[in-house]
Amino acid sequence: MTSPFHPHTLLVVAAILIQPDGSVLLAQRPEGKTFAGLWEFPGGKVEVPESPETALARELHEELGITVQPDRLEPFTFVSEDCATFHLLMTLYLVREWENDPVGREGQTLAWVPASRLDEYPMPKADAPLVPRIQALLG
Ligand SMILES: Nc1nc2c([nH]c(=O)n2[C@@H]2O[C@H](COP(=O)(O)OP(=O)(O)OP(=O)(O)O)[C@@H](O)[C@H]2O)c(=O)[nH]1
Repeated sequence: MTSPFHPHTLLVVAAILIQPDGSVLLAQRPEGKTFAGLWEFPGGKVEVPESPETALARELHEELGITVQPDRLEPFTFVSEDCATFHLLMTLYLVREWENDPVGREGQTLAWVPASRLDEYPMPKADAPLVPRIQALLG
């Protein structure tokens, strides 16, 4: 049967963690990874047989040591971007509740950033449309 997806479409899930003061969490990709030094929203690839929500809960635990409830993740928006060797489809969720304080468990530097200052942090090209949407949401 023909897949409804392009064979090279990579499904990625990512979280916009929001503190009560409106700041959001960015993680800086460590040396040795593609896009090292750029800032991104924590998350990663969906693996078979995960749902996007369970994949994001797993990634947030692996990367940040936090626990989130998959059914409390709030769908926000997505980006669809041609990359060199694949097509990125990244769905983003708003996360306002989690257990434990986030720590960079994979060598990432973390930063809580007011929405108004997000454009000071260099991000992968696919993330550019997200900044004005988050600023519109959080003011
Ligand atoms: N988590 C996350 N990934 C992003 C963002 N923007 C963006 O282009 N990506 C891309 O989406 C993919 C995420 O998968 P990943 O985090 O598992 O990728 P990775 O390079 O760490 O791969 P690896 O875990 O296999 O080493 C990467 O190609 C990454 O560059 C973002 O804001 N957050």
